[in-house]
Amino acid sequence: MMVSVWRYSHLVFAIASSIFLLIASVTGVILAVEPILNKIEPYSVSGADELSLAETLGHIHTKYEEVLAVKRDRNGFVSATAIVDGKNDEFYIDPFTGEKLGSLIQKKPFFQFATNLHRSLFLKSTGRFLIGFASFLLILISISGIVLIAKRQGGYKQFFAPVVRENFSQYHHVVYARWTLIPLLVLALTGVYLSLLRFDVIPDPKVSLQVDFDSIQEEPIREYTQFDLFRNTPLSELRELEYPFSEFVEDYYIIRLKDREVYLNQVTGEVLAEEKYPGLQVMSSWARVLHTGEGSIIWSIVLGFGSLAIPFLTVTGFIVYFRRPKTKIKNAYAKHESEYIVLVGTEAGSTLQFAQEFHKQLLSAGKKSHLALMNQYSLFKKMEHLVVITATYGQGEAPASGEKFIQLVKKHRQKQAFDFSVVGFGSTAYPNFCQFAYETHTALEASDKGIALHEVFTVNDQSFESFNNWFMAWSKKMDLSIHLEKPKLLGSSKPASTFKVIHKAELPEEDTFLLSLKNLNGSKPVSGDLLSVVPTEGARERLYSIGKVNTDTLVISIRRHDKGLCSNYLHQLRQGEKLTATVVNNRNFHFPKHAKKIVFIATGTGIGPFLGMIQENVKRREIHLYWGARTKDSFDLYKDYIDKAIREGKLTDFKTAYSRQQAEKMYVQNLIQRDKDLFLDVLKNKGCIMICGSIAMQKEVLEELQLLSNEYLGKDLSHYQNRKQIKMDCY
Ligand SMILES: Cc1cc2nc3c(=O)[nH]c(=O)nc-3n(C[C@H](O)[C@H](O)[C@H](O)COP(=O)(O)O)c2cc1C
Repeated sequence: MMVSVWRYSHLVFAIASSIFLLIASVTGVILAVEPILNKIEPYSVSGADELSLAETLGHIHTKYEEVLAVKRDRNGFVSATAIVDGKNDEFYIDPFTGEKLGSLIQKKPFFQFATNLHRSLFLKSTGRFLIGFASFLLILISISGIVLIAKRQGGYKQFFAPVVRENFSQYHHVVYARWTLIPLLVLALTGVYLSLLRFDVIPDPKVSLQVDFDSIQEEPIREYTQFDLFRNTPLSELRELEYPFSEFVEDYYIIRLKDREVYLNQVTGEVLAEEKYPGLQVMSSWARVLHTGEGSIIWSIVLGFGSLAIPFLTVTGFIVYFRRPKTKIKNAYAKHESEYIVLVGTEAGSTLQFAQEFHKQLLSAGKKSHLALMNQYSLFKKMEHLVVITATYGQGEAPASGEKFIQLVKKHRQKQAFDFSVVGFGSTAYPNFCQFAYETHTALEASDKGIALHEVFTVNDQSFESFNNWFMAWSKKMDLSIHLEKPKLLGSSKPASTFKVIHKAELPEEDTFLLSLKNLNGSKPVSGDLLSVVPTEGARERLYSIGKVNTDTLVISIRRHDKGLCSNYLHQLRQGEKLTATVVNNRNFHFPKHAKKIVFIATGTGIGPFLGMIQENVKRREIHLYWGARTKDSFDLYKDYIDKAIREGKLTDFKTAYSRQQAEKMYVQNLIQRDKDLFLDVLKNKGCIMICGSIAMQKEVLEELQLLSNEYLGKDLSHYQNRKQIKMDCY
């Protein structure tokens, strides 16, 4: 079923029940405290559960003139109802001595208030119904939530695999939902059960024992302590024992044990009647215990956290939903009259923003453009140019609005020839980067009339800059002179910081340079974060990976391009000059906190963030740095940093692959097979491999790692990627 249906249901159920669930959860947290407070009262006597009923009753009788009943509650506290100084009293006792330990715990008014609100909102039957119905919706929310998490994680097997973090609300919503799923489902199921019980939809059958009074024996007379049942039943089995009303033989002991009810002749000790509790009664009793946590501190705490999760999940869930870009599409031209068809595959809506901006620019250039979802692929009579912009979901699968696309391409054969471009939106944090875009491309290529304008173009992490690069190349091919504007939702909301240039090292023959910057104010970046630089007003931003080499100095490594506006702008900065730029958090590419062995793989300026990370290695963990460049000279720029790190024991070794140094070309990916033992060790033992540099290198490196992983570890590489053992930041 389509993800959007599950997501829509999840949302509708949550909206419908949110108020009631919030009340039930807040009161639920309070009520989870009550059984804990009760349980820690000092009325439990160690070892008492092993006493027999005969021993217990014997001890009680030595203390009180007349005993009417003895009970053992779920906390294991034993109480007696007895006549004391001529008055009827009920109190906790020590089963070893019969001694009074204290008065019965009275429900505090605060808990009584919370109980009434929790059960019925003070609205009697109407309130009970509303709360019961909200519990039912909570079951549906939990089920749809399970499906959504499985879809997001790429299958039920990956249910508990690490969650890729996109933003606070999305990440914590998924993580907490997974941890509190069991208590939430138990609370919801038992809540519905107890409501149905209350409204008599589920019957609550009681045992009804029949005594044959004609056959009651008066002999042989035995002391109650000699009764078999009393001698053979431990106190732990008892719920309640009622003494005979009078001394007449027709009155008998009523004993409620954990699993059955028994009537016992008070003179002979013979069992007069006995019956196990019906299944439904046992179930109802379990439902109460599971719902209230009574008698168990641990389960009460679990339920408390379950209840606490409801407000948290409600708030984060609504934030996730309402922050989603809207996906309504309006068109000025119908599909059969448009020469440009722009199809979008989106799930959360951000890809649509890009597609809309693109479509808008086509319209303003006077082109007949029609924008639609991929699932709306059909015959487009006048289509000459098709642009498909699509995200990827799950484990390289289609987003909700593109699920039917490939089938539709096979079904609707266009009559006229058309060219097509596929732009994939994805994230390198996921195992199958832009996989669905590649499948889309293949499907279109296989259709008779489609001619690919270029290979799939990929955009990582919704980078406007990358998208614009594609757009410029595409518009040039189309001979269109148009410009894109950055979609509003993607605007950088972080405040800019000021940096002072403290050093510039340069390798003119390689066109690379290393800028050392001092952060004068604003955000505190860590190595792996990105520095967004906008060289002149209105120009496109450029992102550079940050290496933080000491507390207030960071470096960025830059390749200068002849016509590169930003690289030339940065290049002309002199020592002491100031630069305004924004730090972008790149959480998925930070130095791993726990891995014992780490491998860094970089090409060219991709070494930048690693220069900082090796400085962070104060615990001297094992770090191997693989670096690829054209010639040995390229290394001069970074030599001091690397030598120092090796001297200080912060870098274990540094291995290079120079492509133009020797006759035979050498690339970093070639070193992987050679050093396979190290790579296998890192993957097997929860180490981490970090890759930074060109996308082409990333692809080659991943292929090599995939081979190793299949051949020696019997696992797909995605297994390690899902566990965040492979981190990438390539461009
Ligand atoms: C649950 C989930 C799974 C994803 N799986 C992949 C994936 O397998 N490959 C990939 O390249 N990107 C993946 N992504 C990243 C999205 O494709 C990317 O964030 C995209 O820009 C989202 O576009 P949308 O907002 O239009 O849906 C995934 C994102 C999410 C939330």
